[in-house]
Amino acid sequence: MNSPREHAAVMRDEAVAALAPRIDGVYVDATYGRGGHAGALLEALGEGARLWLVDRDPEAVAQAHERHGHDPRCRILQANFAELGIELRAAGLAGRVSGILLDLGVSSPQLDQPQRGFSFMREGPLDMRMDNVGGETAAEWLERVDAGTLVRVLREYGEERYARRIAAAIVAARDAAALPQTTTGLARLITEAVPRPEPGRHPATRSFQAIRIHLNGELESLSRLLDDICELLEPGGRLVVISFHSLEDRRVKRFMTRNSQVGDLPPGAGVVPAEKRPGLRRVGRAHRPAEAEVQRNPRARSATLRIAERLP
Ligand SMILES: C[S@@+](CC[C@H](N)C(=O)[O-])C[C@H]1O[C@@H](n2cnc3c(N)ncnc32)[C@H](O)[C@@H]1O
Repeated sequence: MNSPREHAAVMRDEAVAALAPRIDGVYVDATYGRGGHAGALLEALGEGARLWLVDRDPEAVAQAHERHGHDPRCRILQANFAELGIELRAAGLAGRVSGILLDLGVSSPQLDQPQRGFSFMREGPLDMRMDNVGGETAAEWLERVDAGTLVRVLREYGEERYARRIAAAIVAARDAAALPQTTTGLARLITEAVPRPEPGRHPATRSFQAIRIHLNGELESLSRLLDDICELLEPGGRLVVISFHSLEDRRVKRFMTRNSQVGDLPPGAGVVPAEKRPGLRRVGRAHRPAEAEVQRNPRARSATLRIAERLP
């Protein structure tokens, strides 16, 4: 078992190998977490390399400073990775990045610390913010969201079949001034609203995932970064993404597929114009963790790793 402060990096060696690190390259770990991937990547990089360590969670960033603040190769940044395009352009690195790693979702320390409010298994305030310095908490959002939006969020981001019932139970509790203020309280309310729970899954799993994804704008952030990827990577530069649910993975797969295909051309068209040429090449198929890793770290169970490479 990991202690609450540890995070076992999922598919660590595969992810580092997928980046095909160049000894003097410029790399970005856009989801530093507890630095499992970053540490392994730094071992593969030489003195002339650069590694940006990015996370939106202040605790993760504090740990990056503690561990790598003295390493002249590292630049540490607290930011949403959606802003990476702006940051890297400002640093003169657009088109010069050798590799970007995204290990999506929440970290074990975020899940394990009750006061972060991500886990329905641990009693804590209903927070769920990755960047917990500003922005709206889950409790604040539930106090004001309208029923229609709540149903949509639970359906879209949780693929929750009982979205309507769960939303009705939350709204009724709110109308009675009895909206739970804790993770376990909300989990109980949801459990009571679900008539037939899925076998092997806690009835609140999907709702908690949905609220977290919505509150943190997770899919929007991913889309914004993907929009900038072709501009940021150097020719041969790699994007490596580890995702943990189908909503993320579908987006990543679609992005990689779309950008690796030649745009529509009339039959018999000769040279492919620059704007119709593919920006990326998919490298291999989707990778899944080895059984031994899943045994060691059940969180790895749902991981999918995809790789794409920037074309000239
Ligand atoms: C699965 S953990 C990463 C674990 C890390 N690879 C390791 O080895 O320890 C995901 C991390 O990404 C961060 N994160 C998620 N979405 C983000 C975003 N849009 N911008 C920046 N960081 C984000 C979370 O705060 C969390 O710390």
